[in-house]
Amino acid sequence: MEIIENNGRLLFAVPKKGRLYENCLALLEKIGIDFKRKARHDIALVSNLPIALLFLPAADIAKYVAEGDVDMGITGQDIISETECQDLIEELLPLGFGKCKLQVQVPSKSGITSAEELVGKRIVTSFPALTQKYFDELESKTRAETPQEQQGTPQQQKRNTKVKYVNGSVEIACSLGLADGIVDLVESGETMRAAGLQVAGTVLQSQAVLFCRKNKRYPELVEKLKSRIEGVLTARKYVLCQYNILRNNTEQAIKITPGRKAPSIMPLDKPDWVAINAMVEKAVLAETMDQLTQLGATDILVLAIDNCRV
Ligand SMILES: Nc1ncnc2c1ncn2[C@@H]1O[C@H](COP(=O)(O)OP(=O)(O)OP(=O)(O)O)[C@@H](O)[C@H]1O
Ligand SMILES: O=P(O)(O)OC[C@H]1O[C@H](OP(=O)(O)OP(=O)(O)O)[C@H](O)[C@@H]1O
Repeated sequence: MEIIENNGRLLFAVPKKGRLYENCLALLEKIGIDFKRKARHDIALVSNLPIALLFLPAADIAKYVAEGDVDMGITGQDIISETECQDLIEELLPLGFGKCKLQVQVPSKSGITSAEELVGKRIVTSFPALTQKYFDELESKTRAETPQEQQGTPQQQKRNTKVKYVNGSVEIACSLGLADGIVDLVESGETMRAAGLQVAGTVLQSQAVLFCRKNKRYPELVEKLKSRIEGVLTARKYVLCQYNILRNNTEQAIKITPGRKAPSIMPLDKPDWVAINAMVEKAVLAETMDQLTQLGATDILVLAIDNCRV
């Protein structure tokens, strides 16, 4: 086996496949990380920074970082919670992709509408720790709400929801008769509906995050990567809006396009007019342009931001 010399390099783990993979590769390219990954190699040395990239299963990345084997990584918040390692890691940035919910699902024909009805029953999941915790809490809650005289003996009170782990294809567990409900990730809901399931409760919401171990080995490099990624995320969220407006309307125009810090205002070669440049959130761009037009702005241009540093 070839041993790769990683000494003095920050170890940065990203998912080797699956839902987060493409987005992670796009992000690495945008932040200017140069590497060549040889076919079937799960480690790649970065040529322009002292970093080694590790391509690992998304589900293992939180554990590697928490245990100090790897310096930083990208994975889902769901995996960090499932690994129960929040005390050992530092979440640096939510990344805006890999958004999904971990939800309790039951057969649509079961007549069950809430997770409480599954307490004491059989649940199949790839998230056993979170599922067990969720049902333990439900069990304590339902017990606390039951009048003392109806609670029965301590033995009767313990209903012990049975949580079973499977690695994938969780959604078929109910139709195979292995489970009364499942706990699985839902984004569009297509997988759930195709399996004849419906939502009965939400365990958590998740998205991909950049995170590092608490005792950082290379704090400056971690900060550099965080700042580069932050710039890329900001560039994706904003556009640059440029327009001309009568000088007398500047104050109102600034209210419409305040920018991130402040807009830049430049004189035009027409004394009554100024040009204004401001970053505008894509989500409110159409509304902002309507308001500028109403105020009498002209030559409103919208420019994409390829990258930036905030
Ligand atoms: N449908 C989805 N939409 C958005 N994000 C998701 C979705 N499914 C999973 N994720 C996120 O991606 C992470 C990795 O899930 P994924 O299913 O890609 O795992 P994998 O087992 O490594 O890949 P594969 O399914 O190819 O075996 C999840 O923990 C979650 O944070
Ligand atoms: O709500 P949806 O948009 O349908 O997405 C949800 C599905 O996506 C994930 O699985 P994935 O397709 O990644 O494959 P897996 O089951 O092999 O993990 C997850 O485990 C769900 O099954």
